[in-house]
Amino acid sequence: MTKVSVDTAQLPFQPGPKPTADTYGLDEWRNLTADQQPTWAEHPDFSSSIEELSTVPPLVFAGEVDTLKARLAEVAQGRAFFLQGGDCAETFEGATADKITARVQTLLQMAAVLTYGASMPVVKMGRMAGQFSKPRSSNDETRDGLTLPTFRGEMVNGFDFTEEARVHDPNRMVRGYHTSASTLNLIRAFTGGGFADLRHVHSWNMGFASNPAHSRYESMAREIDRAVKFMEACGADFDALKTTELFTGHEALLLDYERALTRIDSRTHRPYGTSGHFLWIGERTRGLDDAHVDLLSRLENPIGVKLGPSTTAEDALALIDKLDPHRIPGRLTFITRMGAGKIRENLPRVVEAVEGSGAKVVWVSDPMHGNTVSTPSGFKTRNFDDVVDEVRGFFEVHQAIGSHPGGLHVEMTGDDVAECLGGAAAVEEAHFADRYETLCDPRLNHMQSLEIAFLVAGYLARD
Ligand SMILES: O=C[C@H](O)[C@H](O)COP(=O)(O)O
Ligand SMILES: C=C(OP(=O)(O)O)C(=O)O
Ligand SMILES: [Mn+2]
Repeated sequence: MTKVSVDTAQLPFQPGPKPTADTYGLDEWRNLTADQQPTWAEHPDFSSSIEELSTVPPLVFAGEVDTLKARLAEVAQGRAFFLQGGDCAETFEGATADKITARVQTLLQMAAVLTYGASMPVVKMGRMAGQFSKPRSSNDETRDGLTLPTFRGEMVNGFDFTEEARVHDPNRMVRGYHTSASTLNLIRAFTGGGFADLRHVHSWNMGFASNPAHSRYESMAREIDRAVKFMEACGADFDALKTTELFTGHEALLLDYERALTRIDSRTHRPYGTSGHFLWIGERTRGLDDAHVDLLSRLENPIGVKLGPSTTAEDALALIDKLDPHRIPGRLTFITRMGAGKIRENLPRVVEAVEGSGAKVVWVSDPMHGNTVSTPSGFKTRNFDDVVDEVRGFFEVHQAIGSHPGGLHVEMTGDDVAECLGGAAAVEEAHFADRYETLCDPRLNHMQSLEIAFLVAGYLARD
């Protein structure tokens, strides 16, 4: 994240002795149910790993988090749009300059399309620099009669199907921290160093010219180019377009990691999670009286909660009471992932209740997680048409109620993988053999990501 412009004179500086973790109850979660946690407390390196993480520099800074809070307040009030995207599960090996560049480029391209379509600012966020742990449906995986612990993300264990790789190893948290730091370093360099210049948006798309969605992108890119030239001719200051803000967020699943990276800010004396700007609670760990909700309720960061198809209006209202008791616009983001077949039926009652309560939450559509299917040969995939249908349903529901369809959350990559079926380039199962790379859920590839950005830009233009 670049261009931090927080006026420190305006911050509620607290004189006097610095509060401690106890002041804020930052360890209360330890007395509560914590689902989906690694079994590594007895590992010989557990204490030293936690100690190290408790003293390393923060990955993100409290002032940046405050900037994000201000941006999400705008989204909550219908004046901006929120784009979140990245891998389902980041990998250590995948944290290369090329792959990070491709993902950031794709996100920025998507954001440019959405900004043009929505005629409003787009708050950009990578599911990056921290998305290394996964909740799973099952604790074990069996192959050819051998049963081993399931893969839970590289911050917990390895993907290889061996006993050794599948051990829950706390040293992996430390490696995850350092991998996040180098990823963030590159993101900061890109977004602050002219790479994000809107005037280059066109050339970023080279190499995909044969894709049907490409021609559609090219024509809008030309329109953006024309708009930029028009503004330039009018004397607009284009230095402002050379840099951009790109925030980071991930599922705050590993409570050991999140707690170790919580810091009390020296300016405000308030606790901030410093592993990422935005932290969310997954569908499987959002129990109201459970550990994840407790720890995140105590942090200053804006918080997300995934809402699956079984979410009731009462669930949503109770989450608001816990996570946004002061009803701060943008403090809470509800990321709905109900599935294309259920969203039109199940979302309205949740949105109506929340809007009626006076809370100003950010509504985001995750059209991925309610639409996962497995092929007969065992690949997890998603049909592009289902993904599009859920986004369309999300817009229909919000448009009918008069609430702001505030954002899109996608599992995507900048690479030309074949993991989700369909789209303009017609990805088929036959392509999986060579181009299926994800270690967890299937991602939209570069072209499918752009395609969805165009579709959403179209919905926003009509909104
Ligand atoms: O990313 C989300 C979850 O980790 C994933 O969907 C769980 O998948 P599973 O059902 O294969 O465990
Ligand atoms: C685990 C995830 O999602 P959900 O909690 O919605 O299932 C995810 O975002 O990868
Ligand atoms: Mn996922």
